[in-house]
Amino acid sequence: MTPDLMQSGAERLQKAAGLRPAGNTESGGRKAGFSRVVTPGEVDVTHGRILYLEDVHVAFDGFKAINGLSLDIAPGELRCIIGPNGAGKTTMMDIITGKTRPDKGTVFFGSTIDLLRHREAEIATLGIGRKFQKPTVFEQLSVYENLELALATNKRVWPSMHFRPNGEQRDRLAEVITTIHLAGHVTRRAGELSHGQKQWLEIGMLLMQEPKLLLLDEPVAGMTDEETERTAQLFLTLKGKHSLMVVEHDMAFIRTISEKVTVLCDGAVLAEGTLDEVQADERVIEVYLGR
Ligand SMILES: Nc1ncnc2c1ncn2[C@@H]1O[C@H](COP(=O)(O)OP(=O)(O)OP(=O)(O)O)[C@@H](O)[C@H]1O
Repeated sequence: MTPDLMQSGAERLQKAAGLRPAGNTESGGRKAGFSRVVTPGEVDVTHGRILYLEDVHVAFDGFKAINGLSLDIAPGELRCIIGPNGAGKTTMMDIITGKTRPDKGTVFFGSTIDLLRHREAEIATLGIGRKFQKPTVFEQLSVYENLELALATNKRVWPSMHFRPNGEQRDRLAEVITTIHLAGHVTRRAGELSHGQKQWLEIGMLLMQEPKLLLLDEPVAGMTDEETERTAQLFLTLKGKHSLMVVEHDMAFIRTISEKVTVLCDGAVLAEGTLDEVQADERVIEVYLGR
């Protein structure tokens, strides 16, 4: 299911039910009420990389936003990306998801899927899920209905509003509900949830689509300390089953979840290593941590 199909489905549903998605519509101006749809597919990770970028360049009106960026992520890895404002973190995610086309470089999903040969809508079907900063859920629907909707989208079964999950799908729904810490809230309207709970719900909606790689942009911004802690637990649960790329500024959160941290600056990797290693790096202190 492509984002375009998802959008048309979401629009049909909204029209039928008089619903309006809440939150932003940063995903390329599409109006679908939740983050991009992904469909599971075969991704060849036999070479130990689920994502591979090499010498990627993008300039906007002559300004080099991405300037020789190379990095790779292992299957099941939870990679944190940090860096000062304007370092190119969002642009990097835009390139991976096909929203921005680089001027030069290599971008592979697994060892066989050349993402630069695919359009944004196609990339979304390959198993790459992206979560934007603000939660975007159908506030008028219950937690369960939001997840059901994401499942319906994934399973290409959107004939009407009368989709009913089968036994296996109900098991999957139950599993995701537990994973995202919303077991006690399934019948609540999404609009009644706290900010953190909405974020988890949207992550759950992505999980219903079984992504191989999740790109998460500042997931704990605006969360309480307790929500942040629970989000850390959630990500640690997801690690291994999924690969995660997390852009975040909250260093305490990063310390809880990270193994390897990549520091971006001026559109390229400035440093990479454990959080302790990058925090001790003079160049990182100068451009980011020492601010
Ligand atoms: N479409 C665009 N047109 C022109 N300049 C752009 C465009 N997109 C990004 N830029 C510029 O490219 C640079 C990198 O931006 P980007 O948003 O990727 O940085 P970032 O690391 O995500 O920053 P932040 O932490 O503030 O979100 C910035 O200087 C930004 O102004």
